Amino acid sequence: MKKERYIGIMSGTSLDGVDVVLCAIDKSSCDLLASYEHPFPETLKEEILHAITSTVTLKQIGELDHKLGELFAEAVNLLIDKEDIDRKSITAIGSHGQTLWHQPEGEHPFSMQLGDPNIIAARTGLKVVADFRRKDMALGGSGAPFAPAFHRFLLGKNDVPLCVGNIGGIANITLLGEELIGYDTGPGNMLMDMWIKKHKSVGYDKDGRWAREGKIVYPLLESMMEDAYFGMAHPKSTGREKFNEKWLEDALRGTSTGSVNTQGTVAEPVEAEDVQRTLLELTALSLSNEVLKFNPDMLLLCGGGAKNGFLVERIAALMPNVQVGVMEQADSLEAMMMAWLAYKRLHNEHVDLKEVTGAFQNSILGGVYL
Ligand SMILES: Nc1ncnc2c1ncn2[C@@H]1O[C@H](COP(=O)(O)OP(=O)(O)OP(=O)(O)O)[C@@H](O)[C@H]1O
Ligand SMILES: CC(=O)N[C@H]1[C@@H]2OC[C@@H](O2)[C@@H](O)[C@@H]1O[C@H](C)C(=O)O
Repeated sequence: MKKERYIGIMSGTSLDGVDVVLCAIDKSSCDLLASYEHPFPETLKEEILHAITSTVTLKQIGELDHKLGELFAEAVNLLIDKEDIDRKSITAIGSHGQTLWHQPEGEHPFSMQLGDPNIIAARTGLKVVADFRRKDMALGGSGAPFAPAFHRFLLGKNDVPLCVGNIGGIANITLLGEELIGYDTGPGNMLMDMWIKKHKSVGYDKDGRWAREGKIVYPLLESMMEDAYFGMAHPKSTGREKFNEKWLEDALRGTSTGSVNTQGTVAEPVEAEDVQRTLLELTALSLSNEVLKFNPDMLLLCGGGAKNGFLVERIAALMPNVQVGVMEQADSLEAMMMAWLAYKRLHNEHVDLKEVTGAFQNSILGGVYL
């Protein structure tokens, strides 16, 4: 059967850029044909961060939805122009939207992704599939992560236990064994990005160079690892509404005022690079703790964090018996997943996620915007 061409758009929790890909997809494969990363305007990033951490009006939310829709359409049109793609050759676009709030727990769970798909459809002239998470939540699921289903599609079932670790703003793992298991392990790059932005005015710590200059502040690490999220059983998913600047400030405050570690000694003053180093260790430790529960032979890393050599080094050091590698197309996988989810929707196929998200049944995900 001939492969169909889909565009996938992903704007993740890191807010570092909009990833757009063109893929050729059929029942058994998803090939990456082209990709483009569209810069995220700094002012829009600030507005989103403000909306997540402060009180916002309905007007501001509506305008953000509009602006993000425009941004996503612009990113798609630039990919199309850059690669000289014939629009008629594209079946549809799959768009994740920008997560503003993800609340899988409580009496009224919901997940909010903005970036009006109607605007994307109008400005690109293409069919758009969006709103993937809410059906899973309506069926009692956590609404995330979805990557495990795509990892299984790409890598299949495995005789030897294989684990995939996706380190974006938030980190999540997939265990590809007989059963499909996957969940968010906690912060990925998000806290490290936030801390270096505050102290060095750069977007991220390239290759973990700044973190390398610091030393681990164990009382801080221990107090952060005490967060209830790390002890929760899966299915579970999380986001910026939890692991944010306030969360880190609370932990720092506890460390400097409490100033006693588990050995009973008084904590030393905390330097900025020590905090960066500790945040890197938090990501490595919270991820490796979870991976080790499943005793896999191999861990394949993807997402932006897989490019942080020091982080990869620390993850490998924390699991000496697991072979640690980096996946092909590590940067584009989430956008490829959006293209694949659009393909699944238009073929009316269920996405098999209930083991991962805890939904009571698998379902067809996404709404279609013509
Ligand atoms: N060379 C590098 N060194 C260190 N960190 C890097 C490097 N390249 C990318 N990163 C990190 O990866 C992040 C982007 O990762 P990614 O694109 O996977 O995030 P995302 O799509 O927003 O995440 P999510 O999976 O949470 O939706 C950057 O913000 C940065 O922290
Ligand atoms: C609600 C939401 O947007 N979650 C994202 C985020 O980024 C990583 C992690 O947290 C994961 O749960 C999810 O994204 C990927 C694409 C997923 O669904 O697998």
